[in-house]
Amino acid sequence: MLRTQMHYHKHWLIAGTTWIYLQILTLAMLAPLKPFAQFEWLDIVGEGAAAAVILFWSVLVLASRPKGRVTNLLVAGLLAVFSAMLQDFLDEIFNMHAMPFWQSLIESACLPLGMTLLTVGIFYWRQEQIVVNQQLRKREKLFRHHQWVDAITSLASITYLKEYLHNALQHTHQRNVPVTLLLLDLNEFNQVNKRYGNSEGDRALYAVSELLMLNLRDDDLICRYAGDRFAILLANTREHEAEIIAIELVNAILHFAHRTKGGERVYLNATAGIAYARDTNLEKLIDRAKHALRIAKDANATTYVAL
Ligand SMILES: Nc1nc2c(ncn2[C@@H]2O[C@H](COP(=O)(O)OP(=O)(O)OP(=O)(O)O)[C@@H](O)[C@H]2O)c(=O)[nH]1
Repeated sequence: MLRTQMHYHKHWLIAGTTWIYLQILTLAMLAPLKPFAQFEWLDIVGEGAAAAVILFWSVLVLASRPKGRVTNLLVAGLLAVFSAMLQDFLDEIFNMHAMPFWQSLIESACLPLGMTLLTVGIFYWRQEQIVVNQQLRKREKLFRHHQWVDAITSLASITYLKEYLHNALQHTHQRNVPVTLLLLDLNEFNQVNKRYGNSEGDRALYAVSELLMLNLRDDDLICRYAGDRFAILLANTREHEAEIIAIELVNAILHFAHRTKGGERVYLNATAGIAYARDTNLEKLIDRAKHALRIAKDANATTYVAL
């Protein structure tokens, strides 16, 4: 489990190990060992354990986080705190009086430096978490019913959409809350499969689903309808607003380039069909959205709103 993100952090592993090695080596070369009788065992165990725990935290951070500013700040901070602790620990074993000035500087400067780096890192971590939480909220409803998650895109499947839509339509009817269904279909997606293979096609579908998710509001629900077709349930939205959202989504796909494993850029485009829920009939609503999509495709238009 500790290996999960480790391969992204080889530079940190090399730098950290070298730094620790240099500190111990310098001490071993310059400072004499204390006589065994002067060893304070309680301090040695306490300070050694504290240093080991901090080092373990650094490994945990590296194992669970991707590359980036927050990870760098947290690991640099933890390593600085670890260095101060290590010096404290080595202090118990080696006679430090003979040590050069910079060695004692490590001991006194590393702790405040490490604390500062950790504080800045945790600050940015919090900001990052706010964004992540926003994304998770969009998927939360879905994860509660994980049997309805589509394996390729991690979006809801059509079964979930129907279940959800059924409830949403009852609310529409009872409380007059407008609901609009948007079907968005990628154009000539078969060309992607043909040119780059099916697994690259799968990756492109996943990338598009992430892109759509990012461009939707918290209360909207996106599902993989089938193949290269996505269904989006726009909460509290009437036709006109839905059409603006549809154009934005199509434009987002148009300006997006999926990068293949081979490094090539794949450009995609899409068409949208929109249907506003007039009553509680689920199948009729889906059929009208499909019909609108067909009309838009045939007319080479970006979107079409069902009458
Ligand atoms: N890689 C991948 N491809 C899929 C998946 N599901 C469907 N497809 C492909 O999506 C393509 C959909 O074909 P069509 O419905 O003709 O759509 P299209 O090629 O986008 O053409 P138009 O919609 O008419 O522009 C087919 O080539 C399917 O093989 C999938 O899960 N993974």
